[in-house]
Amino acid sequence: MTLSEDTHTSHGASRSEPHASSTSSQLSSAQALPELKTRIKAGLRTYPDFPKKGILFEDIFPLFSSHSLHQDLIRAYELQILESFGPGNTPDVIVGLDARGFLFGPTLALKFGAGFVPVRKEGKLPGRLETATYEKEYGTDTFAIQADSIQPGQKVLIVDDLIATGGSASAAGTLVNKCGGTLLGYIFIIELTFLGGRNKLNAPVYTLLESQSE
Ligand SMILES: O=P(O)(O)OC[C@H]1O[C@H](OP(=O)(O)OP(=O)(O)O)[C@H](O)[C@@H]1O
Ligand SMILES: Nc1ncnc2[nH]cnc12
Repeated sequence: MTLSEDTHTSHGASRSEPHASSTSSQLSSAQALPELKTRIKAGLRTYPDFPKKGILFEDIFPLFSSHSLHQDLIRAYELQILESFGPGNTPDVIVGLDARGFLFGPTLALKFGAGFVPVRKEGKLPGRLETATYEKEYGTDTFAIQADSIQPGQKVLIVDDLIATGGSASAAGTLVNKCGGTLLGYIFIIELTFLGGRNKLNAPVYTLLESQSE
């Protein structure tokens, strides 16, 4: 067993019980979202001092190793997007951030009849690019987007798993603007509220869960 396996903590309830996602899909959004969020929160794991000392790492992968939690996550995102932007104002394009935004961005694009566009780490995309360098909670990176992947005026929603300092999301917003997209907003699973990352963003921010603790 590795040190991180040994020291991990779960956010709450048992992770092994199967969930009845179909029950939630029959409920209205107002009823279903809190129930979905509770299950998602219980499915997350935290690891102290990863990838660096002092960082409490929020691991979202248990949400994908369970079929029912994966369904819950996609349904929660769907309901949150509809509630936040309204059924008449859904995105034309979902932009997902490298790498964890790629896990659910394409699925959400299919749900909303939208396109999916990746924002990738530097050196991975061919063609004419827009780029932006940024700082995040545990390092510095450069993001790139293919310059012609968004048409001017298209409504864009940026999706990622987590907002910490907001550096990654802010850089992605800059890239969408450089391409001429209209940024509807951002949506995340978790917000590390103590870092105040949403204050860096110039469009509405929605999150399924908040983590207050440092
Ligand atoms: O708000 P910030 O301080 O910018 O941090 C948030 C970003 O950090 C993580 O990605 P990471 O760059 O670690 O890449 P990964 O998805 O490849 O693990 C996370 O998935 C966000 O994209
Ligand atoms: N604390 C954290 N946990 C998981 N991903 C992160 N990305 C930036 N900060 C993070």
